[in-house]
Amino acid sequence: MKIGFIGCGNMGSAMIGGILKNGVFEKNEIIVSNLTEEGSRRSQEKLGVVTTLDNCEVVKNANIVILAVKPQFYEEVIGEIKNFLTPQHMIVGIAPGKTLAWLEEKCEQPLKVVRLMPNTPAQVGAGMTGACVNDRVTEEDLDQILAITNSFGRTEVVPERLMDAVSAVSGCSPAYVFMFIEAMADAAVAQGMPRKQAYQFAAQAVLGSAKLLLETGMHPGELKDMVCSPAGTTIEGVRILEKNGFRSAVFEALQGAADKGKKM
Ligand SMILES: NC(=O)C1=CN([C@@H]2O[C@H](COP(=O)(O)OP(=O)(O)OC[C@H]3O[C@@H](n4cnc5c(N)ncnc54)[C@H](OP(=O)(O)O)[C@@H]3O)[C@@H](O)[C@H]2O)C=CC1
Ligand SMILES: O=C(O)[C@@H]1CCC=N1
Repeated sequence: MKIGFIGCGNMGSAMIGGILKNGVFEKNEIIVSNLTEEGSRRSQEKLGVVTTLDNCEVVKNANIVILAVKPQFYEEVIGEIKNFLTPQHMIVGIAPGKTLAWLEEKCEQPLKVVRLMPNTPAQVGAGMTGACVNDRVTEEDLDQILAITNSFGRTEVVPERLMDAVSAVSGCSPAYVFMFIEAMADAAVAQGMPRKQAYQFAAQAVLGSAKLLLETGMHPGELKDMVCSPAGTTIEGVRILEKNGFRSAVFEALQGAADKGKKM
């Protein structure tokens, strides 16, 4: 086995989905551990990878070990596995607030350490991942990490000081985007549109807007202005959003998420 996941819930399974789809690793090269038998069965049935309930088995069988448990379990899990870690291992944290230095300190030995902040759109190959590494990680190691993260979307290598910003702007933001889509769909339902259709319209509008911005490279303000006809319908909505503090609410939410990450 070449890559291991300790924990295989929402994020772990999304990452493995991309890795398998793009052939970065074969099923028999991936080992995952779950906490429960039910979780282990789910990983086996859904992904067809090698499964175990023993976290140490993951470390014994894989050089790249991704810690895909919730942040509050990081310390406990590292305590279990640290005696099986070697200088050949790359330990990969994906939790907010768990810094390269913290991970290395808890592992109690000099190690190759990677921090990733992926997001759930990885499930459909449209993820965005921020990555940073410590100085033991070689160019070749980083290429291997990027092959993994690029298999489920795009990746940017950033200085570690930006990881809390990454966490807010792409790790957490899918939740806020889904709230926005839900709210837009509710409004369309209020106007008489069937709910299922309302989700299609709202989601496709968000997808298309993101694609337009990424593909044209235009400023979001300019793209917004292209939609707003003088004395038209859109600018009326813009006025109401501004009156209700839309931008400020988004700003505060991301600031809060980033600040929370710094405290974790
Ligand atoms: N969800 C997201 O959008 C994002 C999450 N992250 C980070 O990813 C990490 C995982 O989050 P997420 O996938 O959402 O969480 P989930 O709750 O979906 O999955 C957690 C997984 O950890 C397993 N687990 C719990 N305790 C242990 C243990 N002691 N040993 C082995 N496995 C254990 C669970 O097993 P079982 O299946 O048996 O219950 C489960 O598979 C977190 O650190 C989070 O901050 C990062 C970016 C985005
Ligand atoms: O809510 C969280 O803490 C995790 C990290 C980014 C997305 N989910």
